[in-house]
Amino acid sequence: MSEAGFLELTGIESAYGSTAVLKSIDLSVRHGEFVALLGSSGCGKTTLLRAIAGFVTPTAGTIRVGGYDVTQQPPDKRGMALMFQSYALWPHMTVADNIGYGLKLRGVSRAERAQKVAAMQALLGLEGLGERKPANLSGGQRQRVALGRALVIDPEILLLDEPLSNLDARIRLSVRHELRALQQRLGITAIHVTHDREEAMVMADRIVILDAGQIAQQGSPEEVYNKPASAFVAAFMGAENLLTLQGSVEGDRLVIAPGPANALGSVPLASRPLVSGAIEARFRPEAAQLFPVDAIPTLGPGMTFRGLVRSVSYPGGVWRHVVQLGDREVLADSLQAFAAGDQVALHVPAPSLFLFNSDANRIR
Ligand SMILES: Nc1ncnc2c1ncn2[C@@H]1O[C@H](COP(=O)(O)OP(=O)(O)OP(=O)(O)O)[C@@H](O)[C@H]1O
Repeated sequence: MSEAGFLELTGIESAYGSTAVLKSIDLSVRHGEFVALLGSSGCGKTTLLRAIAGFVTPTAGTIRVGGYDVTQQPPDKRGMALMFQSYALWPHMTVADNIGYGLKLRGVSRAERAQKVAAMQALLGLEGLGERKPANLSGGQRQRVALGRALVIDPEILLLDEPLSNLDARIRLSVRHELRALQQRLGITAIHVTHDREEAMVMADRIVILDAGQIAQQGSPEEVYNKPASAFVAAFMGAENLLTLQGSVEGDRLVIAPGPANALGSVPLASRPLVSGAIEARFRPEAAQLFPVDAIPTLGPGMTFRGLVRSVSYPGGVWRHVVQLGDREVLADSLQAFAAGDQVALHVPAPSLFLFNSDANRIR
């Protein structure tokens, strides 16, 4: 099997009635890769997962597994297991019977079933719980039973539809790591649908960000976090502070015109595909650095703004400030607490300042 393209989606389109939900999705997933499909509610994540699983038939495009076209194959002929948001365990069946259910449907003998179920219980730390009913398990244990039921049929691809969203916050953190470790140990290919950015970041080899049925960007967690390809991705990945600036490209720099909260400045263009005109600048609260206006140290490349602290709160670890810059308000975190009414300088280092042409003069 070649490394690239174990699961290949080409030109996948899907619609409910006349409403297009997926628009020409191309995606190539390596064998053993963990891919997170990330996006806001209604962007088409679940529809894409269900198309891969075979529960939704695409209106166009092909799905290949190991080079074999499965687009017209029923779900049970695709070598995939799907794990849902609600684990939907059979309440009247024991843990062992729940795990072995898929094997029974496939006509696997009782002896082989018992052996595979025992192996799965051992793998998932469910030894000794085989005779319990789901009602007598913790949320995390139930989730592992559902995972065991999905994995026991030896799928080549594991499809996960928000499987952790019903767990309480603390269990969810440990189950994320358990699930990721298990996926790596088994070398199984996984596609995980989530709207939780941190969950995608800590679990996936690659994040695919969907926006209105299209892939907005795909890359490693570091790439999509540090090099967002569009204002949408930057905002979705947490750079929600927004300023509108006027920029002109001069050589290898973007010169930024004086504005209500900034003097004339410039930042290296680096490889940003910008043209002169209105610029949308985005940054994360934690990227901002705050200083008293009368004590600004020497700063590296970036933009420095002048503003007024409107309010201060303590979410933990850092102080969070609402700072007014011209007619905009932004959030800025600092280890030092400033007070409402303080005049501050707010510096955003160049690598953390995400710049895009505004819609009116966007070049693509
Ligand atoms: N059976 C259906 N009939 C009509 N429209 C549907 C159907 N299922 C989903 N949709 C619509 O298709 C779009 C994509 O839905 P989908 O469930 O794939 O989104 P999602 O990204 O998984 O959202 P969420 O995170 O809320 O689950 C939404 O606008 C949704 O309203």
